[in-house]
Amino acid sequence: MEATILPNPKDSNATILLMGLRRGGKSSICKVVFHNMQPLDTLYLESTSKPTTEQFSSLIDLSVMELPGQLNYFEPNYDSERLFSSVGALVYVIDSQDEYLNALTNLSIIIEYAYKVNPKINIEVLIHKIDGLSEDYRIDAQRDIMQRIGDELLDLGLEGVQVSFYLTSIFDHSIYEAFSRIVQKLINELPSLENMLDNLVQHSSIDKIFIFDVNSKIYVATDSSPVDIQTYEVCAEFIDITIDLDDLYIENENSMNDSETVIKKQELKSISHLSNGSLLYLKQMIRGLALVALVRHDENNSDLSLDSLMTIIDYNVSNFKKSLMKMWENSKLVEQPNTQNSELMN
Ligand SMILES: Nc1nc2c(ncn2[C@@H]2O[C@H](COP(=O)(O)OP(=O)(O)OP(=O)(O)O)[C@@H](O)[C@H]2O)c(=O)[nH]1
Repeated sequence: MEATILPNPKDSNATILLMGLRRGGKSSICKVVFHNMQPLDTLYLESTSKPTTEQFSSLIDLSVMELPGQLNYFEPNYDSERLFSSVGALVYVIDSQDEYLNALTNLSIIIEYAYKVNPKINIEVLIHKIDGLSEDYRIDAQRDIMQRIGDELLDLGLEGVQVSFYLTSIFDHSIYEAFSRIVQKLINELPSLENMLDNLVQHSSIDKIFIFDVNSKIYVATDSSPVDIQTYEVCAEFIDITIDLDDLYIENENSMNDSETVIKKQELKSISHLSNGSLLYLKQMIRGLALVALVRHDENNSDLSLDSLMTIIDYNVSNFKKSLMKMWENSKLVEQPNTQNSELMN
């Protein structure tokens, strides 16, 4: 019998385990969030048979490990103890369009085990595929699931365990919102980062600001004002538009200079004027991150001209970027004392 086939997560809290019964939607979530797959194309995904891992970077290197629903992790040949003891979050996907009682029993068994080997683990439950449910039914399903999990944990003597619930679907931005909040809990520097963003908002006429992982559109931090999903959508889409335009520019430049195929990699920056007078502002940060802000500017009611406002924002944002670099260097020193010289910033 094979001793262990589970991947070995790095010994840090930066791994997120994605679990749930078969056909719950785990692979679809990974494909849509990390590989830009169109949600409808997930209809044809085959059932996953082996654990798979997605890597992405924020202030720390994070990975999401999907464990197929068809495996039983409590068989003796899986080294589940090592696996659970070294992850930061357990994300359990429940198919809300299906009969979910079996999933709840499975989840309680997993929580009991995970909590025993790793009491610091964050337990996150996605009540998934809510696009097929009416507004009323969503609330009822959420209440029912929360109640039943609460009862099961009480029976197991685990009433103190914190479980967070999110209503999600791959057909809208709810899955990005949920992953953003899950990832943020794993970033130790989050309070300082939020403070810095609040400062930036206050001093730059900014309404809302996000630090995005450009590839997945997960936001690893935002200022402390509430997140409005429409603002999130506009800011996330602005990243794609900016990158598309940037690629177009590089392609044109290449076709003009066929002999010189060296591409000057400049820091990405983009500004767009919206019809309501606001502005979208994007600037590349470090490690695949970008800052996107919604800036309010009313030429008639402001003492500042647009040019002066842009100068202030540019100055404040570049100071923010310097602090972000310092923060990342410090966090690297704490996390990986032996490798600080071998890593390169991109
Ligand atoms: N309506 C709806 N369908 C979804 C959603 N997410 C996933 N699905 C569908 O659910 C089905 C199963 O999805 P998978 O991603 O293969 O499920 P899985 O959990 O990875 O399954 P295993 O690999 O067997 O463990 C697919 O047909 C998806 O299109 C969602 O948010 N809404």
